Amino acid sequence: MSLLPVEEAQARLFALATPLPARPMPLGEAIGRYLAEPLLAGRDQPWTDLSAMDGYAVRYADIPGPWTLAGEMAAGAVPPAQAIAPGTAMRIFTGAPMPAGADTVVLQEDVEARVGTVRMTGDGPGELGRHVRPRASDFALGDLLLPAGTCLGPPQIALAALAGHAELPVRPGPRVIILSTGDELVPPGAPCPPGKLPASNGIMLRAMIEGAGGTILDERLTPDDLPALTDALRAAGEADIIVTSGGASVGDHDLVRPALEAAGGSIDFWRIAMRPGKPLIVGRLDRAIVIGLPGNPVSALVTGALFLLPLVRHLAGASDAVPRPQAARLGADMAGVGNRTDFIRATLKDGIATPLGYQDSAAMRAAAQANALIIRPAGAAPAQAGDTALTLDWATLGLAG
Ligand SMILES: Nc1nc2c(c(=O)[nH]1)N[C@H]1C(S)=C(S)[C@@H](COP(=O)(O)OP(=O)(O)OC[C@H]3O[C@@H](n4cnc5c(N)ncnc54)[C@H](O)[C@@H]3O)O[C@H]1N2
Ligand code: MOO
Repeated sequence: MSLLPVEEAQARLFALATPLPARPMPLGEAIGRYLAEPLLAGRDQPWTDLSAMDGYAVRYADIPGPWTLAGEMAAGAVPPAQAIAPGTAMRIFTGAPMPAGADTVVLQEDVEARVGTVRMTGDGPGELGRHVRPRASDFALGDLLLPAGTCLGPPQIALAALAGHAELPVRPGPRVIILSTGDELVPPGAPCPPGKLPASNGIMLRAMIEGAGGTILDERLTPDDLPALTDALRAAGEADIIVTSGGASVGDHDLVRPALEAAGGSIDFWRIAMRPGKPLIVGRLDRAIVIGLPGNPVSALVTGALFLLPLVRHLAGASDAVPRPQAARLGADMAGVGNRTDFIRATLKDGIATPLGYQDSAAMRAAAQANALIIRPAGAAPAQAGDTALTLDWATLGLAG
C-alpha cells in the first residue's frame, strides 16, 4: 500500500484549487482576509515635515536662542508660505506641520516662554532635525507597502487607511459544507444512549473553518448508508469545499469513497504517510473540492489543521497558506518512527516541546491540553531530550482559541 508524503499531498491538494475571485471590500470588513493585489501608497506619509513633539519650531543654527515668538501651528493647520525669520520660534504641537525655515523642535519642557520671548532653560535638542518627522519618512506615494497574499490584521488595515484607501481587493472566504458521517453520532448535548457518541468533529471543524475566514453553508450528521451519503454529497456540490469526517478508512461501513464516486465525483488521492490521519481522502465533486477527514477526533484535528485550513487560506488568497514549522528542543526522549510521519501532541513552553503521555488518535483530552505538534519524520531514529525537533504550535496551525 503506497502512502503519499504529507508535503506531496498538500501540493496535490493546492493544485486542485484556484483562489476565489477578488472584489473590493470596505476596510472594516477586510479584516482577516488576504490582499488580492499589492497594497500601494496613495499618498506620502507624513504629507510634509511634521513636529513629533509639543514645543517650539526653530532654526537649529539659532540654538540656544532666545527667540521671538512668531505664531502657533497645531495639527491640521497648513503652514504659512513665508519662512520664519532667523531668531524667531513658532509654537508647535505634535503632528503639526513644520513652518518653512524651521528644521528642529525644542521641547516645551526645556524652555520658558514669556511675553513673546522663548528662552532655553533645559538641554537643547542636540542635533539638527530633532523631533521632526520628515515628509514621506514612513512611506512615499506609489511605494509598495504589502505584497499580495498578506493577511490583513489590525496593523495592515491601519496602514491601508493611512495610505489613502477606503476599501481593499480581497477574496471571500470559501463556503464549506461539513458532513459528519457515522450511525453512532448524536448532536452535542443530545441524549446519548449506549452505542451512541456525541459528534465532536463537526463543531470543531466549524470553529476551525470560521476562524480561518471560511463560511459554513451547512453542517449535518449523515448515517453510514451509501444512498443517504451519496445524496448528501450530491446536494453539497455548490460549496467550494465539502468536508466529511469518518468513513474514510477500509471498514465495511467506511463509505465516503464509494459515495463520492456514486455522486459523480472523483478521488484524487487517498492515504497519507502520517500518524494520525492516514486515511485522508481528497477529491472533487462538481465545483467543490472534497476533503474526507478520518473520524477519530485527533486525526480529524491534525488533518484539518494540515490540509483543510491551508486549503481554506489558499482559496482565500493567502501567500503562506501552509503553516511553517519552527525548531524547538525536545523535553523528553522519543522513540524511532515507522513509515508514517508522526505528529505528536505536545506542550511547547520556553522553546521546549514535551510530548503528552497518551497519543491515541481518539484521545481528545490530550489534544485539548496540548498547544503544539512535534513533527517526527517517517524513518527518524530515536531522539533524546534536548535534541532539536520541528514543531507547529496551535497559533501557527490556526487552532488557538
Ligand atoms: N483495518 C484497518 N482499520 C483501520 C485503519 C486501517 O488502515 N486498517 N485505519 C485506522 C485509522 S489510522 C483511522 S484514523 C481510523 C479512521 O477511520 P474512519 O475515517 O473510517 O473513521 P470511523 O471509523 O468512521 O471513525 C473512527 C472513530 O472516530 C469516531 N468518530 C467518527 N466521527 C466522529 C465525530 N464526528 N465526532 C467524534 N467522533 C467521531 C468513531 O466513532 C470511531 O470511534 O480507522 C482505523 N481503522
Ligand atoms: O491515522 Mo489514524 O488517524 O492513526 O488513527
